[in-house]
Amino acid sequence: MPAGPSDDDVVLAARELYRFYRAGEEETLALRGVSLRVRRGETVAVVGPSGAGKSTLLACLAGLDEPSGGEVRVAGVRISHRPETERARLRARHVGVLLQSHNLLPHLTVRDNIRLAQHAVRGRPAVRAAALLEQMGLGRRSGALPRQLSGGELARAGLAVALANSPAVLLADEPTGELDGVTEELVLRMLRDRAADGCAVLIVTHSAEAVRGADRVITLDDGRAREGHEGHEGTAQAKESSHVLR
Ligand SMILES: Nc1ncnc2c1ncn2[C@@H]1O[C@H](COP(=O)(O)OP(=O)(O)OP(=O)(O)O)[C@@H](O)[C@H]1O
Repeated sequence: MPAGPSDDDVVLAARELYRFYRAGEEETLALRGVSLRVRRGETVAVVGPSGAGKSTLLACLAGLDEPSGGEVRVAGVRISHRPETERARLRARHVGVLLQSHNLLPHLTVRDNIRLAQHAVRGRPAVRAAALLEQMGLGRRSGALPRQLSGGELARAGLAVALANSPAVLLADEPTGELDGVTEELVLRMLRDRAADGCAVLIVTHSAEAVRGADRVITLDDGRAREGHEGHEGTAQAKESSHVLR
């Protein structure tokens, strides 16, 4: 692929990702050659029907799962096809991950969950836990355990943890999943602010609001990706995944 002038800005790149699952007799090809690139400051929404491979893609991008084929690079470094401990180290340094399970350790307070996420990042000024919690509207809940939080508070605490290491790449699975309108707007504003600061943001979402706010939309269907989204850029402009690279 020719090197464009802005290729230096690509901080998340996936090339020809395949993910094959075998469960007993059953075999599933959850990803069938997905390629994508996300630049600094860009927000990409990934949409698609249930079972399309969205969570699998996110896990592979985050280095939480290994693709069966293809490669993932984060901040210029290959994160795929490495031992789990190395992937965890690279993730702690470069990637913020927000999962539907909210990535909070149950026995630690919200404040300590943030400090733990920051622990892996030495030699880089960390956002102050108190400031992050204040931004999330959680200033008064910093000493609470996850089980003492409401659903909306949990979602915001999870996002605070994902952002704690000032990541170059933020990956979020349904960050506004079950939130009320006000909390959804707060979370989307936080994501916009991070992108404005230069973070590359990729979210799996069903939220029309989140899709509207994205710079680009990628639709996954049966393990294949195409650029665009019905009702957003229109299927007429949809392109198969190898062209999603851009
Ligand atoms: N651990 C696993 N073992 C076997 N098959 C799996 C596993 N995880 C996912 N799959 C299968 O891979 C396919 C993609 O699943 P995935 O969870 O990535 O889809 P999704 O788009 O995130 O769906 P949803 O929107 O319902 O969460 C599905 O057919 C699913 O059944």
